[in-house]
Amino acid sequence: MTGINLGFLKDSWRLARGYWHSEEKWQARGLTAVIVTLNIAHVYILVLLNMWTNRFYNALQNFDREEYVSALGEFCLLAGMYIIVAVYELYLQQMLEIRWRRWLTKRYLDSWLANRNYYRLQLLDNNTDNPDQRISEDLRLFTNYSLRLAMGSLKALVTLVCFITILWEMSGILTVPVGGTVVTISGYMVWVALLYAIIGNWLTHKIGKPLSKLNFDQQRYEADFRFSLVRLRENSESIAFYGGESREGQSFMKRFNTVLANFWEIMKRQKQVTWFISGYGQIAIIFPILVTAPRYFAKEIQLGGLLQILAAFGKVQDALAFFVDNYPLLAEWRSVVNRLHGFVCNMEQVSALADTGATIHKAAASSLAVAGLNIHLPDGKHLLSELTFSLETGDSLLVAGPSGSGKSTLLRALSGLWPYAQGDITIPSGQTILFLPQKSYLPLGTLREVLLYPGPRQPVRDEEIYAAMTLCRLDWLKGQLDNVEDWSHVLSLGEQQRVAFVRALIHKPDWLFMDEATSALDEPTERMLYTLLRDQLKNTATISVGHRGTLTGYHKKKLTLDGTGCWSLLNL
Ligand SMILES: Nc1ncnc2c1ncn2[C@@H]1O[C@H](COP(=O)(O)OP(=O)(O)OP(=O)(O)O)[C@@H](O)[C@H]1O
Repeated sequence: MTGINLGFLKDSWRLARGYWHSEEKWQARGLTAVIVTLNIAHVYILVLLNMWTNRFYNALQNFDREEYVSALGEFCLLAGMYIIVAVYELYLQQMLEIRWRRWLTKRYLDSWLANRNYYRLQLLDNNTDNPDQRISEDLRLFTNYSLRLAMGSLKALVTLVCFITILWEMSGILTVPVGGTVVTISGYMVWVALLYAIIGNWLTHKIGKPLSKLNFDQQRYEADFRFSLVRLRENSESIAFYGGESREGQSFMKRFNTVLANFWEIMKRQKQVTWFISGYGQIAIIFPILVTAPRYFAKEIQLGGLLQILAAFGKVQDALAFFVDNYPLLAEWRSVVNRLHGFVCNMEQVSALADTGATIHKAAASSLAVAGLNIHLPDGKHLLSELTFSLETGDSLLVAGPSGSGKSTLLRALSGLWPYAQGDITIPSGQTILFLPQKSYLPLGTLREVLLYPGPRQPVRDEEIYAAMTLCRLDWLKGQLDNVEDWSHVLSLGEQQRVAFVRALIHKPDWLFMDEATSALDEPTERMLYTLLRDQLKNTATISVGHRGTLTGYHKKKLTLDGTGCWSLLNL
């Protein structure tokens, strides 16, 4: 965990600056300028109110009714201005925050989805835990904390400059006898305030430092706990069949105990910080009175002057204590920046992986050709060496081999998903590929959206969908095209596999990759579906992965892998 050093500030700046240089830069800059102006106006009104304090209390002390009434009028004016500025300062800051967050979220989502980075991210052995949390939670916190801290420190700085000037002018000169001589200190209240704040800030930093790492860990532990709960929901049926409740319960509690243990540490550390901050705040109330009172009793200043000095001391303290007061926020902000920076670096790393893997050429050819394809695992172990074959339109290839021999990984490499591969794959340009996995992905939404996933290139008529459903023996679902359900829980595994075949019939891809796409079906249904593919999709070339011997009968070629890199290709 790095501290707030130059490197860290660079990282934060890198995360933040994009929006102010984006296509929305003029809106962003304009809004920022207005907020900064309101910020300064806010401080200016506080300065006027501070001067008003002097005038008002002197009028009271001098029993000057006319001055008193006039000061009241001035107060109404200042208070009115203060309210308007305070309302719009917050409103516009929130407007900037939400716009900035929208821009960042869109950008992060785009780069997460680009080049299938979301998939490659999980292949990397790294610390990108829960990208979903980075995008939903951390971006929200980042925009909120950054604006609060930036505008807060600007306000603190302007306040400091204004009120130090007032304090300097009002402090007078302190004479201290040292030995035989007398030392005079101008603006002594300023020095007192500075000394007080520097000691306070330094001590708070020392006490609160571990909070940053603790907060960082807390977010991660919370997300891990949440993720384990989501997994139960997603796999509820399997877990229920296994009767795995007690095992799941233990796993939940283990994760939750980590959340608790870390939270205890945060509480303990926060307690120490609060001890200090509260004591520091209380002393700050009485301390300036003690230091200024001698001048009041010596009649060097009036009641109004005394109160003005106290108020100015308070403001200088507030400004200098900005760091102290916002230490927890600063610590959390630092954790958020570190997490987001880690995420961005990992995204860059996986984006670089997008250029690795086998080279896929789109060429004006009629066949899919694989030449010298080598596939290995992230740890370097070879799965497949120098694979070479080609498939013509309407061809069908069965990929067989023992479990773990790399059949699915071959399909990943052919689809450009697997970065640990070398060789050349030529795909006829302008042709489409559809992938049918063993467990179909069924998005949330209507059955129509499920059947057409990931979305047709052209509108599809209902009759066409009905015809495909009939062919795949899903007639009973015809009346439910517009029903919204969690279809992955409603449909059986075999039905989900038939849904995937409906998609294939509707999309009519040029190339169809199937990874044990009929494993949950009985053999007659499997035969029916392969016959359908042959009859309905005459121009589609298929590559199927499967273990069943019956599959051999539906293919023209068979590629067998042995998992050590060797392979053989047979014409059936
Ligand atoms: N993301 C990954 N990281 C590391 N190893 C992986 C990864 N994905 C797959 N493997 C390994 O690659 C090897 C081949 O896996 P693959 O899924 O291609 O086998 P398969 O032949 O399709 O197996 P099965 O018939 O059981 O489905 C396996 O040993 C597997 O553990």
